[in-house]
Parts: sequence; structure tokens; C-alpha cells
Amino acid sequence: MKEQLNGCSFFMKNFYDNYCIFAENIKMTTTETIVDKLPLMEAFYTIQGEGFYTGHAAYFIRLAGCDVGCHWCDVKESWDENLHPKILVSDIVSQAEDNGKLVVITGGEPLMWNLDHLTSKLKEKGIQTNIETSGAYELSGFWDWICLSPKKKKLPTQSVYDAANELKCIIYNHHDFKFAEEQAAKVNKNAKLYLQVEWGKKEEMLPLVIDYVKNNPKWAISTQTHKYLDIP
Ligand SMILES: C[S@@+](CC[C@H](N)C(=O)[O-])C[C@H]1O[C@@H](n2cnc3c(N)ncnc32)[C@H](O)[C@@H]1O
Ligand SMILES: Nc1nc2[nH]cc(C(=O)O)c2c(=O)[nH]1
Ligand code: SF4
Ligand SMILES: [Mg+2]
Repeated sequence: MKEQLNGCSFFMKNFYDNYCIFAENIKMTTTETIVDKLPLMEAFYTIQGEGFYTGHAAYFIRLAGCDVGCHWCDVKESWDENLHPKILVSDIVSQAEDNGKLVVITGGEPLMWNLDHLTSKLKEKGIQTNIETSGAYELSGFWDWICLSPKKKKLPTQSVYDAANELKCIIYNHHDFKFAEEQAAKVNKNAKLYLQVEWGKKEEMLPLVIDYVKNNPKWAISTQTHKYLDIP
């Protein structure tokens, strides 16, 4: 019996050691090989124009690639990742270091890529990491602030509903108010709630958004202030 137990614990220890080596290898592969480069459309230092951080200086890193297909998207040039160069994460981070203390990762849909490596390197440099995402892919990365802007065409994953700090719903038509309420019911209860009018529909829809927020004060208005300020 004792021999059997000894054998068993030897087996378990061996299994555990091998598992740790296996897990470490996977970690190394994802960190070093798969995501040492990311498709970058542009990076620019500006003022956050939307949501909770409106008005704060921020360095925007716009990763390329998106398959969600919003017909009113204001950055369709980002959709095809093949049109943009793959840049070393170390170079993206060193550029960010020269441009303030807050980075916003956007796109395209940034969560198409595993963002663990990029965000851990930014955090190592003491930079705050915020993300703008539709939530259509599983959450990766280490975040100080997550802005979830859900889209009907490709709904968010549970991982993003659970971790979001703000929910920013775009109002293009009347049905979008209903969709916004459905999304508010799915996001974690601490998330701040914003309605943002679709830029091309603001003359028609902004008065409705203003009335809606006055009648439903759990919501606040987010406007694309950078477009009024005529900055990037
Ligand atoms: C270009 S998207 C990139 C990040 C991510 N794909 C997403 O949709 O959240 C950045 C933000 O702009 C919003 N947005 C895009 N086009 C817009 C438009 N025409 N009017 C208002 N907001 C818009 C998105 O909903 C999102 O909150
Ligand atoms: N100034 C400024 N603020 C922004 N907030 C979210 C943006 C985005 O495109 O993700 C954006 C942007 O493109 N410019
Ligand atoms: S998910 Fe974001 S980047 Fe993709 S089409 Fe919609 S607004 Fe544009
Ligand atoms: Mg924008």
C-alpha cells in the first residue's frame, strides 16, 4: 500500500512538473512569437473625445483589422489589416513612452489580437492602458479602463461584459434605444452608461437622445467632442 501511494505521488509530481513546463512553453509562445508584431494603422497624441475620459490627453494606438462591419463606422480604412504594416510591439511602446501617461488602444477591433504582450509592456513603463472595443472577441490584455461599445452585428463576449468600465451605445435609429437597454442589462452593474449619437445622424437623433437621458438619468450623453474641436 505504502509503495502504491509513493508511486502515486511520484506520478503526480512528475505530471505536475511536466504540466508546468508545458504551460510555460505556451506562455512563451504567445508572448514572444505570436504577438511581437501588431498591424498598426496610426498612432497619435490627442485629447480623448468620448466617454468617461473625455478631455484627457491620450496617445491613441489604432490597430488595424475589423470584421464587425458597422455601415456608419467612421474609420473604415482600418478594416483591412493587410493594408497596414505590422509593427514591433517594442517600437509601438517606445513611441508611446514619449507621449504622455495614458494610452488608448483602439481600431479597427483591437481585441482581434492578443493584447497581453502590448499592455504588459505599456504597464511596465508606468503607462495607463485604456481600450475602445466592440467586445466581439474574448478579452485579452491588462487594462485600467475598458470602454465597451456593443454592436448588433457581432455581440460582445461575456468576458467583456463582465470587465467593462463603461458601456457606450451608439444611437443611429429608434431601435438603438432598445438595444442600449438590452446591453445595459448584460453589462456588469458598475459600468457607467453612455449614449453617443451616430455622427451623421446628430441633427435628427440628438434631440431624442437628450430627451431620453432626461427621462432615464442612469444614462449620460457622450459626444464625439474631438470632431467639434477639429482635432484627431
Ligand atoms: C472606430 S471604433 C474602434 C473601436 C471598436 N471597434 C469599437 O467599435 O468600439 C471607436 C468608437 O467610435 C465609435 N464610432 C464609430 N463610428 C462612429 C460614428 N459614425 N458615430 C459615432 N460613434 C462612432 C464606436 O462605436 C466606438 O465607440
Ligand atoms: N480624439 C479622439 N477620441 C477618440 N475616442 C475614441 C476614438 C476612437 O476612434 O476609438 C477617438 C478618436 O479617434 N479621437
Ligand atoms: S466595430 Fe468599431 S471599427 Fe469595427 S466597424 Fe464597428 S465601429 Fe468600426
Ligand atoms: Mg474615432
